[in-house]
Parts: sequence; C-alpha cells; structure tokens
Amino acid sequence: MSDTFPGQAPGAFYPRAPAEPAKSKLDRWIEKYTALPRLRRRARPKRFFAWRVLRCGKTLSGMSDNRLLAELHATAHGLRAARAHPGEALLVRSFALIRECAGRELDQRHYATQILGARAVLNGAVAEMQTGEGKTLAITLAAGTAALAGRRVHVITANDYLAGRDADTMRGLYARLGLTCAAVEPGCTLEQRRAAFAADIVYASGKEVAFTFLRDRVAMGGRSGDIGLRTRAYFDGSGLLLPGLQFAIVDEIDSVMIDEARTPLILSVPPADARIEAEAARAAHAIASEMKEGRDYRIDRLRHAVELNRTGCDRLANLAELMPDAWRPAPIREDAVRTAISAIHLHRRDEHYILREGKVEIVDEFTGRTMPDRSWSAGLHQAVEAKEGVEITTRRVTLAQITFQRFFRRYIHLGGMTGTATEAADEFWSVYDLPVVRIPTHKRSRRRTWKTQVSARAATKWARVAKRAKALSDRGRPVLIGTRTVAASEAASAALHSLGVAHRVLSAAQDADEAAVVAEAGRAGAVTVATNMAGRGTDIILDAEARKAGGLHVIMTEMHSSRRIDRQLAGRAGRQGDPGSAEAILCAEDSLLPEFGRRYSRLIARFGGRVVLSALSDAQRRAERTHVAARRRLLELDEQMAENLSFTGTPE
Ligand SMILES: Nc1ncnc2c1ncn2[C@@H]1O[C@H](COP(=O)(O)OP(=O)(O)OP(=O)(O)O)[C@@H](O)[C@H]1O
Repeated sequence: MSDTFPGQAPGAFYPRAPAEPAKSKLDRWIEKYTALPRLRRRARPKRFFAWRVLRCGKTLSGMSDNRLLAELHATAHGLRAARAHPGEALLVRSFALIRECAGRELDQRHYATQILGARAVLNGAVAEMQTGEGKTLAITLAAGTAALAGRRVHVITANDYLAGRDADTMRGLYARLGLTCAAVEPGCTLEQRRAAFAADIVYASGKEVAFTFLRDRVAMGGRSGDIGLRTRAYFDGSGLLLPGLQFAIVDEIDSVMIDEARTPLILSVPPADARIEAEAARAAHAIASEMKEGRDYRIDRLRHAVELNRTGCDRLANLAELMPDAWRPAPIREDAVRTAISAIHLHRRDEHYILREGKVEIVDEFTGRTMPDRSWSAGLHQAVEAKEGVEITTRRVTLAQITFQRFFRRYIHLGGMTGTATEAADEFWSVYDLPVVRIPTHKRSRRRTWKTQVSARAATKWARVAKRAKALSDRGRPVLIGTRTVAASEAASAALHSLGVAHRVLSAAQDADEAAVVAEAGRAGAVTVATNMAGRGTDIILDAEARKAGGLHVIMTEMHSSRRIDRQLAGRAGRQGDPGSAEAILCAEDSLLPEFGRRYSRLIARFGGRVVLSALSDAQRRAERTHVAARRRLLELDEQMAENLSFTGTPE
C-alpha cells in the first residue's frame, strides 16, 4: 500500500478541512471494519522502509555539506511535484537526508524505530512509541519532509514549555534543511503571533493554535469561502494570523486531543457592567457562608453537584435584598448561591487552583500546570475569587468557541505520537478517524516495576515515601516523587525534611526554574518532588554515577484519574534502555477515592492493602469512563450547535 500525505488544498487561500456533519452510528460501524484496517495497514511499521533509509544514509554520510544541500533541493522539488503521493523512493531519500543533517547538526542519527514512527505519522496515524524512545527527534523526519514538500507544519506539544524547548533544540537542524522554525509564546502580541505562524514549521501548544484559529474565524466575519476571503484580503489585508490548518503533528497526542478535550475553548471579551457582577459574586459568597450543609443544602460529591433544600431556598429568599437587582429572581439567586457553595466546598486551593499575585489560576489536573489564561465558566471563577477575597474578574462575553475535537478535525492532515495510545485507540478512531499503530522499541526496556505499597493513613504513606527516597538516594540513585497536587508536594517535602533529605520541588506554584530542576533531577542521589508537570515529555538525563547506581527511581504517590497518566509518570525511568525502576506508594485517603466514593473509603481502610488497591483501581476505571462520557457529551453538544449555526447561515 503506497504512502500518502496530503495537507494541501490546491490553491486555497486558507486551507482547512471542511466542517463535516457528525457521522451516523451505522457509518461509524461500517468504517470500523472497512476504512480502519486499511489505514492501519498503510501506517504499520515496515522494516524494509527503515532499512532502505539506513542504507541510503550510508551513501550520504561521505558527502560535503554543499552536495547534501543540492540533494535536498532536488528532493524538495520532487516532493512538491509529487503532491499527495510522493512514492516510497522519495520518502526514503527525504528521511535519509534529514537523518544525515541531524547527525551533523545534533550528533544524533534517527534510529530505525524513529523512522518507522515518523512514517506512521506521515501516513495519518497515531504512532505509539514508548516513553523515552525519542519522539522529539522522530517528529523532525515527518515535519521536515512535509515542510520540504511545501506544507505549513504545526507541531503541537502538550504545553508551552515543551513547544519552546523543542523548537530551540531542533531549530538548527531545520535551518540546515533550509526551513524556518518558530515557537509560539503565550501572551505574545498579534504581530509576533503572525510572524511565528509564517514559519515553515511552528511549535505551539494545542490551546495556542486553537485560540489563534478562533481569532481568525472572528476576523473572517462570516466570510469563510475562498472568494470572500480573497476579496477581503485584497481590500483591507487579510488580517488573519494562520496560513490555514494544513498539516499537524501532535506530540503527546492523547494529552492534547483527549485529556484537554473536556472543556471547550472560548474566545471572549469583558462585558460592560463589570462592577455589578463582582457585587453579586461577593453577596452570593456571604450568603453561602451563612448556610450549613445538611440543614440548607446537600452536596453530591460524586456528581460535583449542589442542591438547595426547602429551608435553604427560604433562607435565601429572606436574604435576597443583599443581591443586586438583576440577581433577585429566585432561579438566578439560587444558581449564584449554589455556585458559591460549590466554590467553597468542591474547589480546593492548591489542588484545583492556586493563588498567584492575587489571582486565581486553575491547575490542570492532567498536566499539573496552571492555566493562567483560562477561567471557569458560569460564574464559578468569580465565586472562587469571592471566596478567596481577591479582586473579582469579570465574566466575559463569548465571541467564538470550539472544542478541541472539532478543531483538530479541521486539519487537512493529522498524525501524532505518544507513549500511551492503546487505551484511547477507540476514541482516536471514533472522534478523529485516526488509527493507532505500535512501534517497537529501540532497545529492550530495563525498567523494573516494584510491588505497590498501600497504607491506611496519609501520614504513614508520606513517611514510607520519605524513607524509600532516603535509602535510594543514599545509594546514589536519583529519585522522582510524583504527586497529584501542590498540597501533596508540600506533604512529601515536609516528610523528606523530617528525615533530613535534601530535595527540590517542582510544582504549579513554583514553575519558574523548571528547566534547572529537571536538569538536576538525574544527578546521583538527587531527590525531586514534582506534580504532573514532570510526568510527561520531561527527559531526565542520568549522569554516569546515577546510571551505575541503578538509574532513576520513580515513586507514584497517588493514582491519577487515568491509567495513561500513571504510565507516563513511570516512563520517566528506564528510558532508551537505561536502568531504572518505578513503584506506587498509596493510601486509602487518596483523593481518587473521595472523588468517586468517599462513602466507603473509611470502611476499606480497615481492610488490608489489596482491598484498598482494588478500590483505587476501580475508582480509576470509573473516573476514566466518566471522562469519556463527558467528552462524548461535549462533542455531541458542539456538533449540534455547529449544525444549528450552519442552518442559520454561518458555515463554520
Ligand atoms: N537517535 C538518537 N540518538 C541518540 N539519542 C537520542 C536519539 N533519539 C533520542 N535520543 C535521546 O533520547 C532521550 C529521550 O528523548 P525524548 O525526550 O524525545 O523521548 P520521548 O519519546 O519524547 O519521551 P516521552 O514519551 O517521555 O516524552 C533524549 O535525551 C534524546 O536526546
């Protein structure tokens, strides 16, 4: 089956895939047995292809830089002429040239497995390459080839830090290929953003590109057809920031396109009457603080919902004059107070959010990072601000919104890589039409998984964690302690202090010197406490002494709400055939349990570790199912909204 990589809508002003209506269940079912196997076959590892690239590389290694450049020009010309079906020989040539340039520029030549991964991406698949297999370098083969063929490539990373880091590392290689490369920094001006997106290869987080696309959609002002856009560009400059959505390669694709896909992206502006909004949020908070759980309201922690009872509603009716006029009608005041109660009881500081310079910043559960430019919707953000007594920001007016699911489907070509795709293979297919293929590892993994320890109380857990870290660090092994929240990082840090273990902490609250902390985490005897920030994409490089002592040991101190995140954290150890180990030290008070079944956490604590472990695993599976259902609901709503809008004449 021949290789193919589209990405170009010939001659389009703003190339992007059409917004297709949702497929019926029957269509999906038929495609699962017809299209999916075909796509998988096309992308699956073909060792002969890798062998041809390596062999071609031998002929290139003796060439001068100038001769190599001439070869590159000829290959780029061939790729452009071939359009969507370049043929295997051209791809082999292009891969071998990029590989040779990487050898000269970075002193790293792609391994056969990286060649297979990149080929899968070019063929529109998700390549599952184990953690530490070198996806960052593998992506350069796919991105470089697509850019040489004239496509505008977006390499989407899991966060802004990785976008900057990867662009900086690979810029020299791309320059050798005659290609420009840029990273999009959050908070940059529109001009800087436009300049960055003009590069051949752009590294950016998914959120940055999606927001830029939303801005463009607003700027298009309903003209999304080619002629409309060209006419507008002719009269007043295009004003658009992106050169369309041609070719995306998504690193850590499950994090970007699945975990982050639970909330829609919203482009918004502040409203006119900000002062009254703030007054209402403060009044609702004051009333909510007077009310009592059980007497006035009930909290369903499983569903994250608050219900006012009769007494609560009556009490609120008596206090209604504290609210501004517009908030006095019963449904509105009740909604505001329910939100305030939820802010008080269901949203915890240093877990769901942190306070930085008087501002509430949401902490993303999956990445452990703060999301300074995001806010909770429906007044919740303001309610949390009122609870914290900080300045209340205004609820913003929505200009445009899109879900990640619908955004990524607008790319003409889509492919990606991750270490953890299998668990989400069904979702990749049903939502994005992406098959998943497994790529073999370069070297056999030497990572050992130790037996999980479970205790009843959190205090015992932290003491065990600190003891383990001390014992290993004394033997010269670096230790990474993975936590789920900022508060847990503090607990781990206190336990380490009590045993006199020197360590560093990396969390959403202290992310300024991330690169420096990561750089030191692989030194012999180093102990690092980190939230999920270090759980994905982070490359902890061991020094010789640490390698000799047995490599990095990862301690997971809590299960996450998805098995993929646990696997990513363990994957910091034993990379590229290095020695290493990972273990979980858990307890019955871990927050995964209260979130999904606090009712029985005390009960199971009385039983042994096996019961707690199976309750935790059960809670994890339940959390996964809840999240899948939430994403499906969000997508259905979004598709419905898009259909209604197109019915009323707005096609995007
Ligand atoms: N071909 C190569 N030759 C030598 N070193 C390599 C090669 N490819 C990758 N590496 C090194 O392997 C390490 C791991 O690479 P990288 O961080 O890209 O892995 P990854 O697959 O993205 O891991 P994760 O899934 O954890 O994000 C890096 O230190 C990188 O420099």
